[in-house]
This record gives sequence, structure tokens and C-alpha cells, in this order.
Amino acid sequence: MKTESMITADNLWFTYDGEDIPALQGLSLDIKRGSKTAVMGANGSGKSTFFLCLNGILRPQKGALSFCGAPYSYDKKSLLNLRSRIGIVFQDPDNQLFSASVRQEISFGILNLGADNETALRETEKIMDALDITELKDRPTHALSGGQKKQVAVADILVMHPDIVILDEPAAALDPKHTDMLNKIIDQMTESGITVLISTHDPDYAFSWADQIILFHQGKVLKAGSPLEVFSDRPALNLTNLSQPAVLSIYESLCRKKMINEKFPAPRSLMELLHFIEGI
Ligand SMILES: Nc1ncnc2c1ncn2[C@@H]1O[C@H](COP(=O)(O)OP(=O)(O)OP(=O)(O)O)[C@@H](O)[C@H]1O
Repeated sequence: MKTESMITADNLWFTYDGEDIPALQGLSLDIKRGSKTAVMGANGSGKSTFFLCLNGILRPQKGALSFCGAPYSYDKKSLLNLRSRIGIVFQDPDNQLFSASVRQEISFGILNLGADNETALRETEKIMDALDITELKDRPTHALSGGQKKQVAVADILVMHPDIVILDEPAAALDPKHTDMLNKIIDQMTESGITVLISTHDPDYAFSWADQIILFHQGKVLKAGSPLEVFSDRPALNLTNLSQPAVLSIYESLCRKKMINEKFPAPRSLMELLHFIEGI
């Protein structure tokens, strides 16, 4: 049972300069070590703002954030340490990439953390290989496609071996093959004990992958719980513009028609559902 809190947010409030309505309006949540959390909610509900608060780019005007039980500090040294331990892959990779070549880009972070050249090169090659982007190594980052930039942005973060990885809509701009590859990397991350937070609008992926879903609504948490708890709450889904995962809708329909006994646990993926149906 995972019980150690990795991140605790208590009543966070944040308003952007010049705005009247706060982007975060009393947001509280808890992320356990090693957990897989999908953060979901309508456009503008505060997900990206919360992520920027998590790695200290934004500082909430009110409320408290802690990492591994220690309250956030905003001095330069603490922020550098925080950003090496909490890595964000931004929704728009152009906000993240600035080096002359992919290899330089990926090695920059670990060199900055004090690794020697040989280690940085070895780690950079390892992660490029895992993400299938070695052939891009000499290309300038500005000349990459949107999906390639996303992969380099993921490599940028993973190469630093962070404790937490936050992926803001990771599959946006990726083709099915590279979405698949990224999903495998995400699985490897969680298997190696990294805590992963993903912002996604994809209920099927969230339902099959996450062990906790957090629904944001107007800058605070509307509902947090297991995928089944959250995706069974239709009013909460309606408020946050989300649909039910297809597999859950089919399962509920089969239960209503008494074709599946409700005492079987709900399947998390279409493959699991197929096994159920084949066993009827
Ligand atoms: N740089 C900014 N300046 C002013 N307002 C901003 C800025 N960034 C976001 N906002 C506002 O803050 C609120 C929360 O936005 P945020 O980007 O955190 O939402 P989100 O849930 O990540 O949305 P999406 O699903 O569209 O990515 C929105 O009302 C948005 O317009």
C-alpha cells in the first residue's frame, strides 16, 4: 500500500497578473509516492497552472505546498533542487527546447546538475535510444516536427532521473506509433518507482492507466478517487466535459442487461472486457 505523501497541496490560490478570476481557487490534493495520477478537467480548469506551481515556476499567493513532507522554499538553490526532482514535460514543447542540437538539448540538464561529460553523453544516448530519437541527435531543436519536439522534451526530463514526472497532455501531437512508445516509457517510469502525473483529456487512457483520477473544476478539485469511482460519477463528468471510458459504458450496459454479473470487477481495458465476454 502506497501511503507516503510525495506532494501535498493545501488550499492553493493563484491569480495571474492582470486577471480578475483566480486560476486556482482553494486547490487541495495529495499525491502518494509511486502513484499514477491522471489530472483531468475542462479547458481552463487550472491543470497547467497547478503543474507550474508544483515545480516552482509559479508561486501560489495563498496556501501551502509540500514535497516529501517539507514545505516549498523559493530560494535559488531550493528551486534548482526541486526542478531536478520534479520534471515537467510542457504541453507546448517550444517552451522547453532551446539548444542547437538534440544531443546538446538532452545533455544540458544533467550537465547543469554536475554530471561529467562522459556520464552526460552515456545517459543522453541511453534515453535517445529508449525513445527512438537517436537519428535526430544532430538536428537543431527548432527544426523538428511537433511530435519530435515532444519526444525530445520527454527525454530532457527523463535523463535527470527525477522522482516525479509531470506530463502535460503528453500524447498531443504524437502519431499512434510514438504514442505507444511514450506509453511504454511511462509504464517503465512507474515500474521503476517514479511518481507520474499526467494531464489528459482521454478517458480511455486515464481509466486503463491511472490508479488515481483527480478532476479539476474552476481551479479546485471536484473529485478525486479510483478510476472506477470517478468515472462512475456522471454529474462530475458532465461538469468537467468528460465522457465515460468506452469500456466502462459497455460494461455497465452488459450489467444492466444481466449479461455480466456486477460482482465481477469492472474491466480496465478493451482486452479485459473481451476476456469477460469470452467467458460468458
Ligand atoms: N499566462 C496566463 N496569463 C493569464 N491567464 C492565464 C495564463 N495562463 C492561464 N491563464 C488562465 O488561467 C486559467 C487556468 O488555465 P490553465 O492553463 O491552468 O488551465 P488548464 O486546465 O491547463 O487548461 P487546458 O486543458 O486548456 O490546457 C484559465 O482561465 C486561463 O485562461
